[in-house]
Amino acid sequence: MSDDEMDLDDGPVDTGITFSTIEAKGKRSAANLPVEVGDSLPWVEKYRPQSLDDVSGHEDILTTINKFIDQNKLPHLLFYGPPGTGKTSTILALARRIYNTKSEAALRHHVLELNASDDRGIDVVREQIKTFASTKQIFSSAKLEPTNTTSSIAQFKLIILDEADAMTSTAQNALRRIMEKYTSNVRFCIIANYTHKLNAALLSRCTRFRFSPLPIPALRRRVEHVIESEKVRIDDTAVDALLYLSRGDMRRALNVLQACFAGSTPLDKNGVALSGPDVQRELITETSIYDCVAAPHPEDIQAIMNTLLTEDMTTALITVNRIKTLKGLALTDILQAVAEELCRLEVKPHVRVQWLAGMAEIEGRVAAGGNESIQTAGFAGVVKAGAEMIAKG
Ligand SMILES: Nc1ncnc2c1ncn2[C@@H]1O[C@H](COP(=O)(O)OP(=O)(O)OP(=O)(O)O)[C@@H](O)[C@H]1O
Repeated sequence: MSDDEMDLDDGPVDTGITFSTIEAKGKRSAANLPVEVGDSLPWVEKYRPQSLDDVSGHEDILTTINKFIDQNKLPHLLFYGPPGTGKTSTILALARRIYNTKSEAALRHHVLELNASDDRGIDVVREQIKTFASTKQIFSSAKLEPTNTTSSIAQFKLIILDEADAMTSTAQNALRRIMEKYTSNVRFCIIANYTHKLNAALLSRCTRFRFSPLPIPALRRRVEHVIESEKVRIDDTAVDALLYLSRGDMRRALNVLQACFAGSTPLDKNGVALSGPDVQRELITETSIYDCVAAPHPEDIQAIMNTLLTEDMTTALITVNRIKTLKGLALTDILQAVAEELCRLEVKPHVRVQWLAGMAEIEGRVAAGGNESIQTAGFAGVVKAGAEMIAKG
């Protein structure tokens, strides 16, 4: 029997997917928590979007999803894209809209969330899905009251398979069979970072949505909302640096902001952070943001660029190594920042190619464990070679 033919009653198959219900993840929602609990939550959870309107960016995806609901259609969904872009938040907000409830307890009757990265077998998952999918939707006051705004797709149950790209191919094969078996009363939402790790048969059963890294304005909207709600003292250049360094990842933006906020809060004599409206916090500056993410400061990158483009190789190498040691920078961080700066320069295409191809090669060697100081010299050589091409015209 092929994997594809495997039935739900088959014996255990090792897969690497596991079960965690929305109950466990219910901690995510700050909305239903008492204030003091909500206050101790990480901001990424406290400010997790509760409705589709709270989701920043991804306008096209949200329009399509809203249309599905308006037309009472819900295909199996696949949300994929880099971390921290709102895949999980969007499906949870979608579930609240479909089932017309904000209560985690009510949602628990309709939504099962499975996380593939915890290590339990497909046999466990199969059992959980089987039990969950085979119980009928019953509308009661304890669960859902169908209202004018509750669409008929609320009759379907929703199973969210998070981090599905961590599933073995055996598990994925078993899963497509499960999806078919329960299509009459269950819709699946598969969430993954990379689609190339998902098998084609699984992909073809879902409508795919790619969650791209969030653009700066989308990040800004949410980050400014948090700054205002938490009364964070931060200057404008620091906000710009935060958004730039987050590289489209909202989770990263909020985590860095919260870390800087904690760093800006004075401590009492026992080393405990002071709290309350009267606490005078330090202003968060651009420097605090760069320090928090351990990214090279723009002035250091400028100094490295200047020396590489204008001074001789020996001087340039000494300067680069001095800045690296003084600021504790890794070559990979410097490579990324310098590559971005070099791309901003107006140079002939063959110079740009020389720089980018050379630096990509060095980045690969560093990732493969190449010697840091030899690769630093190689990096200096690549940039200087480009500078010489410019000088020759
Ligand atoms: N588009 C967004 N709008 C508003 N908040 C967002 C958005 N994307 C992410 N966030 C914030 O970042 C946190 C993490 O988001 P979420 O778990 O939805 O990301 P994800 O794309 O599923 O990431 P992963 O692939 O790592 O699971 C959320 O709790 C929320 O606070």
